[in-house]
Amino acid sequence: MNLDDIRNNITRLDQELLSLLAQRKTLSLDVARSKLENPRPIRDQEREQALLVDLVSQGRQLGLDAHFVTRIFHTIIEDSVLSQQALLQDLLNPRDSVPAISVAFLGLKGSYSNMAARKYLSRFQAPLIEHNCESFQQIFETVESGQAQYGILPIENTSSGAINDVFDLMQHTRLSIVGELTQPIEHCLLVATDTRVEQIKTLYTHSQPYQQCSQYLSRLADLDVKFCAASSNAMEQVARLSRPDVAALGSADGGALHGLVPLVEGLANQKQNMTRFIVVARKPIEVAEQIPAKTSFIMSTGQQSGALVEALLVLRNHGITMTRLESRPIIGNPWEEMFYVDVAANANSGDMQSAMKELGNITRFIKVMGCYPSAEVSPTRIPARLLNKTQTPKQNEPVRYSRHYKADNTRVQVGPFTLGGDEPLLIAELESWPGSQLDELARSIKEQGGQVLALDCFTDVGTELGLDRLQQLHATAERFDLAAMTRVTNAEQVHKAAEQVDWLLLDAKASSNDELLSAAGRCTRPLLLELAEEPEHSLKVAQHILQQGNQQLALLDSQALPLSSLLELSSRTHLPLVSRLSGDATTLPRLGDALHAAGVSGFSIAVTDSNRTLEQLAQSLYR
Ligand SMILES: C=C(O[C@@H]1C=C(C(=O)O)C=C[C@H]1O)C(=O)O
Repeated sequence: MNLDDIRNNITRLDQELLSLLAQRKTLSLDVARSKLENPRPIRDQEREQALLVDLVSQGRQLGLDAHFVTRIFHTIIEDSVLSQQALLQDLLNPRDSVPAISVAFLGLKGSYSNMAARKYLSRFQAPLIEHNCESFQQIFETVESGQAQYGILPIENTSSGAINDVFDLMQHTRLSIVGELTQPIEHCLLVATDTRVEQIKTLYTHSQPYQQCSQYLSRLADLDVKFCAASSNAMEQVARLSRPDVAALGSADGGALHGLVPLVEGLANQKQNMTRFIVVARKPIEVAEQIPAKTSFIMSTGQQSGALVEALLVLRNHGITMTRLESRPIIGNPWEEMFYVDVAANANSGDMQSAMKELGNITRFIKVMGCYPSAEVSPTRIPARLLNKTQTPKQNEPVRYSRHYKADNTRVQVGPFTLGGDEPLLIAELESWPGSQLDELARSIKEQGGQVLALDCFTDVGTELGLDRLQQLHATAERFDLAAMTRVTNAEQVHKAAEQVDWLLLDAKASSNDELLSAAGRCTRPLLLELAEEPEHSLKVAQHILQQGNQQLALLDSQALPLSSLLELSSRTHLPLVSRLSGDATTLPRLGDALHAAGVSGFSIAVTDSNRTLEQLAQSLYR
């Protein structure tokens, strides 16, 4: 077959794929109708999981890898769920039959708001009338006066945070929130003609994308920057000039509307750059019970102590999850705040109705801004235990932790320090979050001879605070030239911690969490696995981790195993051993010496602001 023939075959297959996808979508809408007749939730993650497990297994037999298959089907299922939800919403909220949909947004053709408007309204499959607005205020006015049916407003951005002006305008509007969507912000260098980056001499841009891409732009020499009122103006200008020495910053899709093409993509300093938009309209909508809803409301509570807490407790008592809380000053009432609350609940549900009634009694002001379908369709994950079942078992898989597999001791590189080398490694554990004392303690640990600072960032706190602590731990460890370690108890924590700390601790309970072990086994940071009561069991866990790829694994004895057990362990495995020591300043150093002689390569010890046991241990070990 020559190239043309092969390409013709590919084209034919792609057409078949498209027609199959369209058929699948039709069936999925039939499913939605049947769910309406026999009411049940649109989303059925058990069914999705069963589908994915089968598809991954069949894909493997066809030579397609699991990641590829799941990624494609996550996208297909997301579209299927969103289409089903849109169908239900349309049936519940019939629209006036107008020939076109009108929408107001900030900026001109090609702005990020314009792209968000197009994406959101594409579901109605009707011609779009676009109202370009110069301010958020003008968007509200255009919808309030009936010139446009919908308004699209950015409300928060992952790098710059809440967009306060929009919150302030929401306080006074009669409009309702009827939808939300999240749009990735992907800045590109857009050009009108065939050119190279080195040829670009003038850049047209709005100041915000310019700041968000500062790192990339600082590498371009002698760039003449011309600031424009909006990205869309910048694009218009570059399209008009149509010269090889000018470029604009903006999205690839937006640029395409002006006939521009991206020369370089992904320019933002922060790679995960996303904006959440809300959609406002004159009439509120209802959300079908079968789909996940969000409700946004605003309230002010008065300034008596505990007033906000009391209000939030009402939500908790009704089992309502809050997804966002924002506060803004009330204009004209100094020091009073208006709270903006998003909850994952349908405003019509029994729980929400009673919660709002109770809140009405304890707040000074409360108003529902709207209830709308939640736009997030979180992908269904296949648990590792099922994923592994779909794998054809390998024959004679080597026992990776054993001395037969590897005779020499493994050396684990923890930041700048080595575990399993000649010198023992000293880990100082802080037992609770020390707050502002962190730097002081780190300084003392460093002085006493400690090398690793171990501190739980995630225990008993929410994700956001956990991430904040992680950053503080990272910064402090770096400042005092210590390595940092933290405990991880789920896969998400593994991903986050791997970005910030040098060593991840898996406690003995981790052995029952397949997803956690697989994530840890696939990450590239060293791991410390706490031995279970039965060390044999932990070796199986170690095998599972090593099979996933991560070979930087050490074992932690925190139950003071007898010397004989430790010796036996180190005769069976090349993985370095760490002992958690406790005791007083006189016995500790001797214990440390003995264990080191028996092959233990690291010690972990609890440090407080008053004890200096670490120093005594260090002096004895490094004598
Ligand atoms: C189509 C259905 O609805 C949803 C979409 C699915 C899909 O596209 O495969 C699967 C399960 C549901 O979350 C269904 O329930 O079968």
